[in-house]
Amino acid sequence: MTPGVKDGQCMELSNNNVTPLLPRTSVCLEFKNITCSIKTFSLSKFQLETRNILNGVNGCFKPGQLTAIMGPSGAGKTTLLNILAGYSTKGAKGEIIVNGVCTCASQSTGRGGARYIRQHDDLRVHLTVYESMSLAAALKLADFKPRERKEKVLEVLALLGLSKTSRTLCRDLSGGQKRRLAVALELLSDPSLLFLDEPTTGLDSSASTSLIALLNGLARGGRTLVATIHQPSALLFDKIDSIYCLTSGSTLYSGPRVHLIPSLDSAGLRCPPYHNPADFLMEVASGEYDVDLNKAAKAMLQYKPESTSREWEDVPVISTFSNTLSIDTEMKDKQLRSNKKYQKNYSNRPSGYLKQTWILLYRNYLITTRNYSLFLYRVAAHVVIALIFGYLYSGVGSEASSVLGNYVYLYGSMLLVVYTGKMSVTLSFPLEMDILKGEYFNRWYSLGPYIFSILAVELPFQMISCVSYVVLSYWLTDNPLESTRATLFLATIVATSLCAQAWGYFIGSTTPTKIAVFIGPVLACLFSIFGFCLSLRDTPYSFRWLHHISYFRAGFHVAVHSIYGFNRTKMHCAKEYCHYITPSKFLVEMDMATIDVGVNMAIVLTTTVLMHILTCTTLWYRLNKR
Ligand SMILES: Nc1ncnc2c1ncn2[C@@H]1O[C@H](COP(=O)(O)OP(=O)(O)OP(=O)(O)O)[C@@H](O)[C@H]1O
Repeated sequence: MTPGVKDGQCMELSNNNVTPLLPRTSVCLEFKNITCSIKTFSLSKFQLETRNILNGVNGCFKPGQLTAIMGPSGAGKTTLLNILAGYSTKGAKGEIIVNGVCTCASQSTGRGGARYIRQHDDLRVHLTVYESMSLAAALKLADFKPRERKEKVLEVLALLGLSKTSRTLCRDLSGGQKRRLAVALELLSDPSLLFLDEPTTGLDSSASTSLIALLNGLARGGRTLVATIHQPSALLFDKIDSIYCLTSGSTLYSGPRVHLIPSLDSAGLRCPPYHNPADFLMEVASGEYDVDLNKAAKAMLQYKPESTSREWEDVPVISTFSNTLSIDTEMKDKQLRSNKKYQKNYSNRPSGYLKQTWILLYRNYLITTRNYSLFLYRVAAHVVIALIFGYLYSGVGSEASSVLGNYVYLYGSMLLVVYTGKMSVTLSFPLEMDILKGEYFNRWYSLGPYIFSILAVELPFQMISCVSYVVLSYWLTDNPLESTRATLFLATIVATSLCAQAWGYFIGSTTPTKIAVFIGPVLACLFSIFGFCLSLRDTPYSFRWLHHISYFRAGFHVAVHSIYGFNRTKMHCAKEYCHYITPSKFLVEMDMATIDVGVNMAIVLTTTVLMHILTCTTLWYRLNKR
């Protein structure tokens, strides 16, 4: 019985009963009856509809081969690739057998140590090629000594023809170089199974051909390479060993490239002379010929080649640049693999939590120093607003006739730090999510060290911004300079801002940018009305819970209390009558006289911790249950 299959049903396999893949350099991936259906809501019919994307496809990808998944747009290529890699398995059913070990298609784990290179280049654009490689190597190859890691990085860069660009920032690389770097980053851990989603999209024909030639050379080293490819040129098509062609979620052709034309022939589909076979296949799959594609697929399945030799191995070597590149890559790769140091890779393991944290912190430090203008703009924005507020509300903090003006300054300050804290991460985190998904799936690091390294950079940024705003505006508005009041006010502003930032992370990690853009401000606005213009006694009972849990209200009340509470003596009155000459009177009228500073600070801090825990949990779920 196939392991993992019980009574004909594929069962979930836990990590414990999955046999380790042996040998590591050879992975045979077989899939049976893969289906994928997605439920979508139809507005016109006002009901849930099930849409079948894959209709029970079968196939086998062998080691030593580069297989291209082809088919017209919308045929289901990316969906199949995602399911096979275990990258995204929503709605998937069927069996995936890796070296004889069966797993359910719905299981979202990297199959057979598979690495997945997505269509968009998930590179850290502010790092150089060498930095990206050496940091990835430090994360992935814990067993290597620094000198060995450096050698490995240089060797892989040379293998992929990137040595000359090692000092170039990733953002300055050409499209082809970016794709090659994405492959190089994953090659560091020498995966036996590599999936690539449309690696040639956006590249010109020469760059596409040299990339595919390179992948072909890597496959020859014993790896199983699977890539979705849209419409390959004849030269590029020549570099592919196997073709897997989909049409409307069903298999049209699966087999060696060299058998494609005779197979099509056997189904009555004759490729015109001098016509690119890839173009012909795409024309057939797109339904441009008046044939029943189901019948054609069945006829092609029954095609038996005259020779049973593995013809893909006998492709004649024509002296073209891409062929030379393919052979060159294959030779270099063989040399690399026969190298003793390289073989140590087979025992490679990712670095430990502490080391991961340290490396990720260093990576963030590098990125921040390259992108320091962002930090400067952020601090500058706070300083400019402090100057404007300081000018508009000049001297209101010490004057009894301007208590309401100062009240508005305090509210405005709170609003500013809440918005800047929240929106800066709400909008940037969805972009970060994309890279995180790729790196996490390819097992570069664990979630804990990643979150810690992000917060360790982002928290001080927001704190510095808040402090620069408070110090300047507080002084300009002439609020009391007693150390207890000033410190409590500063601490409250910083804590509330960090709480808003925690909310920002939660919203950014759970919602797409388009929704996050308005959810963030709407929530900030909702929480801000409680306690400022709406006192608890005026709040309807059904909304009072919002008053109590509002971190904005809690922070704001402590901020006001720090200025007017703690038995502040009578204030100076420049007019004949000042209603709020006694600060405690103001607190009574604002319904803030009896607030507990400790409890309110605890609300702010607890909300911060809770939101970070929620963010981590949501992220973990999103990254592991794809
Ligand atoms: N989450 C989803 N919800 C609804 N429909 C989906 C979803 N994912 C994919 N589809 C649909 O499934 C079909 C196959 O999508 P897929 O991205 O796999 O196609 P493809 O062959 O890779 O296309 P292309 O070459 O244009 O990238 C498409 O019609 C797409 O609209």
